Amino acid sequence: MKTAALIVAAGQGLRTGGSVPKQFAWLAGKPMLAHSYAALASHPAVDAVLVVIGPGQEDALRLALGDVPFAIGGASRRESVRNGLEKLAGAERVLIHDAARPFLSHAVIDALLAALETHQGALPALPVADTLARGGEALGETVPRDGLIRVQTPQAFRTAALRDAHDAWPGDREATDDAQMVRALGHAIALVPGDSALEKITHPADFAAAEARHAAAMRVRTAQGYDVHRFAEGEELWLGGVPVPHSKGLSGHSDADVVLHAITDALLGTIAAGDIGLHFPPSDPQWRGQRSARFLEHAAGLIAGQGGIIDFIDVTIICEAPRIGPHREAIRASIAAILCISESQVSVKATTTERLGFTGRGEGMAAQAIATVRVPADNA
Ligand SMILES: Nc1ccn([C@@H]2O[C@H](COP(=O)(O)OP(=O)(O)OP(=O)(O)O)[C@@H](O)[C@H]2O)c(=O)n1
Ligand SMILES: C[C@](O)(CO)[C@H](O)COP(=O)(O)O
Repeated sequence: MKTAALIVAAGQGLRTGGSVPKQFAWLAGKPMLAHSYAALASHPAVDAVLVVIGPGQEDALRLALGDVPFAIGGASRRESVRNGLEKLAGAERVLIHDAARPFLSHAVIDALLAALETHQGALPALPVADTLARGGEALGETVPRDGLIRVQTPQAFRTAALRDAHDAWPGDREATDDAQMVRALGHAIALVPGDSALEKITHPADFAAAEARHAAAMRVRTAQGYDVHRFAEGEELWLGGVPVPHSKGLSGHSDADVVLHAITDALLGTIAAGDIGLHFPPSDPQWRGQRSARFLEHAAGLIAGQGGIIDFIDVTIICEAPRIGPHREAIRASIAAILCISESQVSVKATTTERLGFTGRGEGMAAQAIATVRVPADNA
């Protein structure tokens, strides 16, 4: 069943303040929006992710995520969801998520999609721990909290039910989320366990608190990867996802992109997930001629799925020829785009071996990579 995700990021972040709307402000190593985008885009059941931004936010989106599909939102969250839905085609299930809730795990997405087997809608909810009361200048009446919950996103729906709910909702009334609109049509909405990591960034202090909570909950992991491929006549040369003109290419089961293979192994190493051969066995014909970007996306997806963050990639390409300098920036940009990180988080270096050894004799190329990531302490 086709599943789409829609991230609403068209707000102005007025309550948070700041020089840019909060979804584009940096949090835990990257623009806030990039966290939930990575978690959704890497989930194996999510086929497409659409970001809804405000008018004039196109450049900010490109800086945060590169060229990704987007829609232009409206004056309220409800209108932004509606505009996004108009651009979604062919998905039977849809996840609606606030960009303002950056730390989304695959476990929450799994629970929501499972609940859609029996319900038209599902959402993550947390119990209320504080006493609730009406406020003002002085304490007002205390409100019974029994049976109250705190509603989070993503909220998952059968797309047809959500479209019906938006069509039926009166245009002169606001709804603070989508589930109440689907419920208003008479559908029961399933509740799955919420996650304290999903707290919404709303007020100025939430930024520092989220940064501190996140830092305290994360551990730095560093791992290295190394790969070698043989030169062969008649092959294309792919380095870092970029075709590089050369008299020979590298041979291998896939496209033999030695750079992406080394980075893939380094990333898998950071979560002790084995190596590239374990995930994509050379004996399996389905990987023949495969683009190596697919392998790297898979490794990055495993890290994002654990709630991890890629901080930095440093790769060294070892060969006598071709010269890497003219292609360095294209390779950096390509690696950054595949990993949904910024180019400033990718370093590409090259060296020869002074004509010594197999690289010196031009028989093949090697690459070594070091990846630095942060993973939640409970996974570390
Ligand atoms: N017209 C709007 C308003 C909100 N949102 C999105 O809805 C989510 C939840 O909204 P909120 O936290 O209220 O964000 P803002 O509207 O930006 O905040 P504020 O009310 O402080 O301006 C955010 O990801 C926000 O970008 C949206 O897409 N379109
Ligand atoms: C959708 C939501 O995040 C669920 O809790 C919340 O209602 C958004 O409210 P906001 O006023 O737009 O921040």
